Amino acid sequence: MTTEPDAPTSLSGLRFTTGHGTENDFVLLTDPDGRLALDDAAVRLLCDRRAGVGADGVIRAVRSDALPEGAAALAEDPGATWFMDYRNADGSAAQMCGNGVRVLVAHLLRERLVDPAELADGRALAVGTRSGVKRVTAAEDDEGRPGWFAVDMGPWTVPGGDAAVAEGFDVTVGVRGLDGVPRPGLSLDLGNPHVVVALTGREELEAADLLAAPVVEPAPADGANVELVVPLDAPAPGVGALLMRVSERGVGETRSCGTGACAAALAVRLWAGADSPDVWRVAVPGGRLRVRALEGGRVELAGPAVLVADGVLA
Ligand SMILES: N[C@@H](CCC[C@H](N)C(=O)O)C(=O)O
Repeated sequence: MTTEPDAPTSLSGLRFTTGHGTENDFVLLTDPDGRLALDDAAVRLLCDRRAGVGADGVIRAVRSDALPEGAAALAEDPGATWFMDYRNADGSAAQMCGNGVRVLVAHLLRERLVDPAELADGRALAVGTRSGVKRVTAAEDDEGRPGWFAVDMGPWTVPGGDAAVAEGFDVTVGVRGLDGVPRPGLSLDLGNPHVVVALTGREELEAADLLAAPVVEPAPADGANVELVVPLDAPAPGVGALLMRVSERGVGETRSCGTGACAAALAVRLWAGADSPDVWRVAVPGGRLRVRALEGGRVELAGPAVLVADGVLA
């Protein structure tokens, strides 16, 4: 690595892996003992697509007992021995990443840091995150082929409460490239903050210019990931479908967002009313995810996880 004035030189020699979930891509670092000093500048450099490795975010795999934040995960489930320290491309820490947790599990399996038996025969691997312990199981894709992972993402909420559910929205969202009229948006909390906006069709979805982050009013205190959605005809009885583009907090437009896909499906399901399906296929620019509303106000996300390359920082 060349030494730029503000570049972290301490990362020289660092081993990394790259991977993606529906093309939401990550640099994965294995740091079992939590020794790595991963400051914001280091994350920004790793994620830089020209000066660094290039990714939407960094995932540091740390043993939960080596991280102060891991204590809560171990208290919730002593089996959550690994913790996902997730950082957005701008260096900010995020509570959760739905695509990332699948890719992290694929990485831990390949590195033999977890036993495949922990995901066999319907068993779930517990992973600590800043928004609680997530349980990951082996899953099939929509055509019944093995190779996906399903994640119990835990509870979700509508921060605006019953009033927002009844209205169908609680904020407005200005999206560049549309007609200049702010659209209604519904805030959902998936452990991290989301705002979902329904557009009129594919034309509007393609016209939206996400090079500029959508403007949410009133502005959420901690920012928000914004999903633009277009509901589609049902592909099968009891199954819903939608198209989604996303502007991620701390990144910009990405080709997929797992927590965003959950938020999008749950919002469309709320808008559609009581008889709407529990299972949703969410098509994103980078592929397809499956979202299932679970009993007790929980939600499951299923999708692929791909490991791409291993490298060493120069
Ligand atoms: N892409 C992720 C979400 C990553 C965090 C997000 N940008 C935030 O700041 O909340 C996903 O797949 O869920």
